[in-house]
Amino acid sequence: MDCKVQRARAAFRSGRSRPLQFRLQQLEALRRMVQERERDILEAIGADLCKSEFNAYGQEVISILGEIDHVLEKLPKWVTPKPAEKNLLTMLDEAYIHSEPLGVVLIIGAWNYPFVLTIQPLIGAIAAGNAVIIKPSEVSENTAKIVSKLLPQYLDQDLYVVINGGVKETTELLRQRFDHILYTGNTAVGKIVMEAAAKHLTPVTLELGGKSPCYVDKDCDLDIACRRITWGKYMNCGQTCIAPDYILCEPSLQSQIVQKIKETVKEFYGENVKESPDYERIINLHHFKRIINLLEGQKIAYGGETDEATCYIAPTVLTDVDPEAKVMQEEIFGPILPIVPVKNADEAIKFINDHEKPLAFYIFSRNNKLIKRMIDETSSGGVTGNDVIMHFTLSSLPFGGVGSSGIGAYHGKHSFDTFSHQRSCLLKSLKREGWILLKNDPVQPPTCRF
Ligand SMILES: NC(=O)c1ccc[n+]([C@@H]2O[C@H](COP(=O)([O-])OP(=O)(O)OC[C@H]3O[C@@H](n4cnc5c(N)ncnc54)[C@H](O)[C@@H]3O)[C@@H](O)[C@H]2O)c1
Ligand SMILES: CCCCCCCC=O
Repeated sequence: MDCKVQRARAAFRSGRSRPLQFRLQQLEALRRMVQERERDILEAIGADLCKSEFNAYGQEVISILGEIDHVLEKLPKWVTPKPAEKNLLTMLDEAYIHSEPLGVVLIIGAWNYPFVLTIQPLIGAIAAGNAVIIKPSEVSENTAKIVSKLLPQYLDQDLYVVINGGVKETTELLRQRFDHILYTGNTAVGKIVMEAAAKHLTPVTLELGGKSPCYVDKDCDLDIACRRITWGKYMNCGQTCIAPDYILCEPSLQSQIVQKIKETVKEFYGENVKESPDYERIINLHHFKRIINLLEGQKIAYGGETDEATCYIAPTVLTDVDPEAKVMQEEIFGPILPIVPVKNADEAIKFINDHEKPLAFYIFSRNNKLIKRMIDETSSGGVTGNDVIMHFTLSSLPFGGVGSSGIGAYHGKHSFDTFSHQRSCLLKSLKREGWILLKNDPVQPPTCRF
């Protein structure tokens, strides 16, 4: 492991990852890999998460191809040094900001979107000119295997190295010195990563989770709201970091929401959800049991069926949920949707602010002023108004958390910035040295030079 990191560092020091042409060529090769080996990639994701090819393509592959195209188009502009404003003392000089690569960066991926959460940061790290160690999640072992098989066939083998393994290997890896670490996963491990990074003063980007609230205003298009919430909540069987974790709404809306979600589930997955090729499974028995445990003592308004043998949990809605209930104490990361009644938007704002800052916040309302007020009076990693998840898909928006939902952000230019050092460069002119001589008098000693 030590020698793999050293190999990547030696390759970085050779300087070959820096030229723009090299970065573009590696990104083109990565795009070719995704296109030529699409079938293998979709198969691996499908095997890990019981996901249809259609869903794997739509949820993981499209965004990677879009991100690569976006970066290929914009990178020449991003790498161009940016002139900086000057003052009276530097009028004749050249001042600019140069984005330089950090060195060897470590990317630790998570299992729930195992391809996109590993490859999307890699795109940014390559674009910024770094060497990269990639550690996919061992939980999604098929995707980990295919990533470690394919990347060396398409990319520079010394600069971009995949290391597979579990806690033991990651712990060992974290003893090494990196120039940046981007970790995606749960908050507890995020703290371990940050502690290990601190020993080397390594900067971190932590893409963590949390309970993302969804406020449904009484003045909203309830049909659209419930359709979109159903899509975002039950996609990937609820195992999405920015899935709406719970709904806040006025008590009287609850029964309508349950009814409309029920109808939409039927529309999306058919009469028998368990038989639908579009409905995934919980990743393993550990998570299955953890989620089932959250249902204890709850009023199940819809769903609730489970099958331990296949880790199946039906799309489920809970009503009149007590904020103190177990299901409200941790991120659900499964297909259970609690509705917590609140009197109005102000109570919803207070509820959100009384809890840890979430990764995402969703507001459904016809009243844009209310949406903007709720954005102003709360905090979260990102927000989508009148939809869920969609802010993730825009390369122009930084994707990341705040407070306990994360540190830093990536996607598009934000990835490039995350994996770059903004170097201040001032190139002084050799002219006008006479200014010093003017000051060479008894009152102002010559050492006083600007
Ligand atoms: N913000 C985001 O972009 C994002 C995306 C996906 C998931 N998440 C969050 O991640 C969580 C689910 O992921 P997970 O944590 O179950 O994923 P996971 O189990 O795949 O762990 C993530 C990574 O951490 C490593 N790891 C695990 N234990 C470790 C340890 N003790 N020391 C060092 N490394 C260790 C794993 O090898 C893996 O590569 C949820 O909270 C979810 O919200 C966040
Ligand atoms: C188009 C859906 C992509 C969702 C990716 C979410 C990443 C976090 O779990």
